[in-house]
Amino acid sequence: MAHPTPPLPFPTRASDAHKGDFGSVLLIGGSRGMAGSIALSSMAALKTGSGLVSAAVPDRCLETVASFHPGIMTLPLPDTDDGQFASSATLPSTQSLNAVGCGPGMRTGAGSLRIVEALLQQNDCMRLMDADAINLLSEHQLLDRPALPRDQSTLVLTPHPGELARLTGVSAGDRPGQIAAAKTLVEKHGLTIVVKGGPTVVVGLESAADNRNVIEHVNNSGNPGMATAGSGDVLTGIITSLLGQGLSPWDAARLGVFVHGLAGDAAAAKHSQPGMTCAELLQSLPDVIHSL
Ligand SMILES: NC(=O)C1=CN([C@@H]2O[C@H](COP(=O)(O)OP(=O)(O)OC[C@H]3O[C@@H](n4cnc5c(N)ncnc54)[C@H](OP(=O)(O)O)[C@@H]3O)[C@@H](O)[C@H]2O)[C@@H](O)CC1
Ligand SMILES: Nc1ncnc2c1ncn2[C@@H]1O[C@H](COP(=O)(O)OP(=O)(O)O)[C@@H](O)[C@H]1O
Ligand SMILES: [Mg+2]
Repeated sequence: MAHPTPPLPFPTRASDAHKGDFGSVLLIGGSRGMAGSIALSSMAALKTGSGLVSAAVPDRCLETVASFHPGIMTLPLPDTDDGQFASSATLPSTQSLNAVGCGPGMRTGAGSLRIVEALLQQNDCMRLMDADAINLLSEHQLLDRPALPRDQSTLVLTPHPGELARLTGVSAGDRPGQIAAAKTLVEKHGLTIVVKGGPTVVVGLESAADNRNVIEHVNNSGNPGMATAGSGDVLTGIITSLLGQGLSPWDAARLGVFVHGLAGDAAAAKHSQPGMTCAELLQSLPDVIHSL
């Protein structure tokens, strides 16, 4: 069956390419009880072409996350007795990384806050913040701090309407108001925001340099079967992977939500909307990339 047109082509591979050409990405998150979230993001990054995928997780979640896929490398960070990042946890060096995705399942304790604060300073690295990383931006008003680097054009946020309501104060039910509030944030900080939903809308800047024209892109794939736990965690891995492969935040976000939605459509076609889960969404990724 013909599918909607992608906003841009999926990256292709030269015959002499090696894994270093496709990006080294780090996913940060998880906690005891929510180890699956960051494992989903990491597997989605692998399945959308990242050359190397590492997951930085609370120490006691390491075996769980590592056991989901042998291709995931794991990095243990100090944790608390209840299995979230301890206040002694620090952001791993981003020097050899092409992109970092942070937030799924992370919870919002002192260690998570420290990591998100440090990541906000790293504007020379492509970054994505989702879920609890966004909740920390909201809770501590991190985007309003004077120490925030002015240029955040390398940052992508992927809030669902509840997370965006916390960030902007505009209720989750007011979709036009939420998109308008997202545009204000984009204009102020130069970042890219993926306003999730049916349909997902990507809001960004026409040019990351001095042109501050805010633009939006409405995604044309996906279905309500994707309203299931973990489907946003998969999106985090896809967009982080594309950022790591050298796509701009605007392109990575638009292509990422398109591929994610297409995988959701393939999973629903095979398993039904109520019957599909994040696992089938993940499994559908290779086939839909093949079809592009
Ligand atoms: N397997 C795992 O480990 C998984 C771990 N996960 C991790 O769980 C953590 C909590 O994340 P979360 O998204 O589940 O909860 P939360 O941030 O409180 O948001 C819910 C609130 O927002 C509101 N809301 C309104 N509109 C909405 C909308 N369209 N979509 C969604 N919500 C909407 C909603 O309103 P209501 O439903 O009451 O109308 C409610 O008030 C986070 O770390 C995440 O990564 C998950 O990824 C699942 C798989
Ligand atoms: N009705 C819908 N139509 C299309 N996509 C949807 C719908 N509901 C949810 N989604 C998609 O599913 C994902 C849900 O993300 P999120 O709420 O963060 O999930 P989780 O945190 O459980 O992984 C988003 O990408 C969103 O766009
Ligand atoms: Mg989520």
